[in-house]
Amino acid sequence: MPGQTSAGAAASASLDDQIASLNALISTLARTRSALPTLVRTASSTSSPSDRAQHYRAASTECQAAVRSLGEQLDALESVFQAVEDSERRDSKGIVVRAPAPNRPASTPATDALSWSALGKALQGPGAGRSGKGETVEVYSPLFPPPRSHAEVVDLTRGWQAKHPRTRVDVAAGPSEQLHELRFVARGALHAHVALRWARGPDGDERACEADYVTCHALSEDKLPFETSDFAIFRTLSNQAMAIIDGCRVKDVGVPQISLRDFEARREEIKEQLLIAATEVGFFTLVDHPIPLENVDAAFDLAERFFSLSDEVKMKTAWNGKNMGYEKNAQIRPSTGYPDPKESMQMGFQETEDQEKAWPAEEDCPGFRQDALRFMHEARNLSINIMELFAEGLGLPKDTLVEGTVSPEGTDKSDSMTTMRMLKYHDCTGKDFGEDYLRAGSHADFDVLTFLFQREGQDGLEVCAGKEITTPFGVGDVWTPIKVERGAIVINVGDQLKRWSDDRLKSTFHRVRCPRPGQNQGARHSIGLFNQARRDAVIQGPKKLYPKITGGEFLAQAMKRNYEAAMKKDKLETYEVKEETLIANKDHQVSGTGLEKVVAAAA
Ligand SMILES: O=C(O)CCC(=O)C(=O)O
Ligand SMILES: [Fe+2]
Repeated sequence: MPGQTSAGAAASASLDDQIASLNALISTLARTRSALPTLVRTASSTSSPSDRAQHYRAASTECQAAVRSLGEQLDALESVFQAVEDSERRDSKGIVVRAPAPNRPASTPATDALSWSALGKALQGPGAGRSGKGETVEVYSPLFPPPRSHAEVVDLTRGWQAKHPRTRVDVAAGPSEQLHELRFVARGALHAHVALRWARGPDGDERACEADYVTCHALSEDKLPFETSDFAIFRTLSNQAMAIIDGCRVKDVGVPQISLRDFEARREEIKEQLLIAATEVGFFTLVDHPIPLENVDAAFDLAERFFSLSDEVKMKTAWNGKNMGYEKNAQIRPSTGYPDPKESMQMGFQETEDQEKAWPAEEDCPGFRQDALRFMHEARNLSINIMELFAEGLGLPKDTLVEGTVSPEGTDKSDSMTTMRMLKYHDCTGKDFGEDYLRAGSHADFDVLTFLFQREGQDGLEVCAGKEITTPFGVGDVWTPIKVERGAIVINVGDQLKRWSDDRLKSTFHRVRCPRPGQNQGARHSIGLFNQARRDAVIQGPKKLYPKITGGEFLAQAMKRNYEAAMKKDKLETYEVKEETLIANKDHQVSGTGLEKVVAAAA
């Protein structure tokens, strides 16, 4: 690439001097302006002729000096213009290229790897979704309602054409009824191609809209070296292309998938991926983890075995107000005001009287306690690895989150608040729930890190990812479904880790939707490990953004907030809780993830 001219370089170097001389010029002009009226006043004054002559001489000397220096400085200005002119050059295409401003950090020299298409890819930002072909792509939700008719397509393209006059919009017919595609070509010496695709789901809902590609290429791409002007135009076009994409997406980056393959060797890489996922989305899935599939299947079998017991037997270990035990149709989310249609069994790591009473009797569910504990420890061991990476990534001592959540062996672990929860959402077959009925109302978890196991074919989990929640409980926001993938564990950051990270990591709202017509109406099973801060662990981020708070205090505050939100109707501006629901639920307490009905006398 041709270099900058030497005159241009000299001009850049002396730019400060030139600015100084311009400033001097301005002050001379000001002095001259004030000297002239003095001169005129002197000439017309009524004092004696000799005084008048003396004043006149003094004023005129000053005025002439000012005018002379004005002339010199105007001459000097010529060199400023010359320098500006020298700082430009024309490349072989006759296009004027400006020299870089002084003091600007040197740009990275172009290498072979920096091809147009590589630049195009770089412009797409960190890829976060996966295409059908397994490639990483960014996934967007359309901000505009995807057009449903030809007339709507015409309106949409006209609108964009008006907003981006240099952009040609080609509408390509989708490969199928469901898949639609818009292609843009930003015209210039280079072309920037952008293709947006979106699909409509089988039940008519609009699915992810993805920017398929953003590429910019010259008309003669094979001719190297590229001219500086090519890069300038490239940048303009790419910005324009990105503006189009930004204009039609909600910042929904999808839910990243992170592989734990070769964990030790890839520790640093995985740490970085975790940090990015937790910072941008708050949700991610883990694959290639050490928990064998058959162990997950066995845990689900165990849960099914437990849930198939009679209610009478299950209620022997009813929920005890401390996140242990069984409950059914009892947890009320403030966002919905009705109990989640589900049953659940919660199990803690404590070796206390409370937990002892919350384990089903051996004769009622043989092997349950032993098998559940094995799986709980297996899941927690994995969570320990992940929590260590998060602590390191956040600049906290490596053990901070692990020591903050795991009670020491050899104690009764009575300060442990971590819980594993087996969930079973009721079978919906033959029941007509309204369009927006939820199996789990929208909420953010209170804990540090949640590990959620799901079963294939039992979808429904949705996250409000990549977008700030705009209402206190995320009602009315845009939701991204997380399709269950066999072997993938869904992990999300909870409010405690958000605080421990000084708000660097996101605690993202999520919910479980009821199946829509045509979807699996059967029960949905899930198992979550909710890593919570120990009762006496002190939560504080490296920057001390918030005052210290213990795990116990944190939970009490969160419960109070949830309870008040659900119980005081006047605070519920964004969602409705019917009066009769409030009355019917006045005997409910708040649990780790919402409200629970007080079903047992246990405190
Ligand atoms: O069951 C699920 O998929 C999600 C459960 C959940 O978010 C919770 O219990 O906090
Ligand atoms: Fe949750």
